[in-house]
Amino acid sequence: MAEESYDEECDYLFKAVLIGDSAVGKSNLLSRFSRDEFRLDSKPTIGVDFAYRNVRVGDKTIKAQIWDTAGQERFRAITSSYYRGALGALLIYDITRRITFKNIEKWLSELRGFSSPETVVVLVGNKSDLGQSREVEEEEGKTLAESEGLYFLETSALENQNVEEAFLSMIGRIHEVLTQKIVLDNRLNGDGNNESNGAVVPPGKEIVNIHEVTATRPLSTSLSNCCYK
Ligand SMILES: Nc1nc2c(ncn2[C@@H]2O[C@H](COP(=O)(O)OP(=O)(O)OP(=O)(O)O)[C@@H](O)[C@H]2O)c(=O)[nH]1
Repeated sequence: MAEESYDEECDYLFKAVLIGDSAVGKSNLLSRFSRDEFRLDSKPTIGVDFAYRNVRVGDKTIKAQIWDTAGQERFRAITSSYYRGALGALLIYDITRRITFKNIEKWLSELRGFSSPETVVVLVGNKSDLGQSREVEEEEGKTLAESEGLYFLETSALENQNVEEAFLSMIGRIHEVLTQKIVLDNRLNGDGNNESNGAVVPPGKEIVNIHEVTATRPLSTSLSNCCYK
């Protein structure tokens, strides 16, 4: 990778990872976010894949580099380098398969073992379009997220529900951690009505409203366009 390269297209490059059991929808969430594509017949990921999308937070441009790997142990090769440098993670289960929710604790413990304590983690219950086959209630996801200090959303990669919200909220939070700017976000863990989401904004801190967090397409595939600060 062109680790030293720099251009004026972006102010920051963020790495984030997707984790969770096989077939929970990691690859489709990523293709929905990066290219607005979905595949019903997608094959299990072998090794590691990644995609980019440029995101605006306030007046800054962030190149979000999202890594996707196999949920199946036998297709995973490089655990420690997969997590290295990750500032955020989407921890994904399938609301129609309870086992994938039970395994969240295992994924979280692996993530915490390899990443920094500041890593922003969003718990995602995917396939919300399959409500009739639901095995995990939304409330259970919320409760787990609260007890582990995570953000939480249910998504559908198929119907494109909450996919932008999940990725953009994670990226907005990463920006907040790095810059100490407060990102006001009433879409995660909140009732959506409270503009400030109860956030206590310390004096002197700059505020970026979540509505200023927007992403642009098309997907940038050129590694030489990466920038590091
Ligand atoms: N109904 C529905 N199906 C989905 C959704 N997201 C993914 N799928 C389907 O679930 C299956 C697995 O999706 P993938 O995106 O390949 O899952 P993965 O987590 O990347 O799987 P691994 O690469 O094996 O780790 C595919 O058949 C997808 O079409 C969703 O939101 N709703």
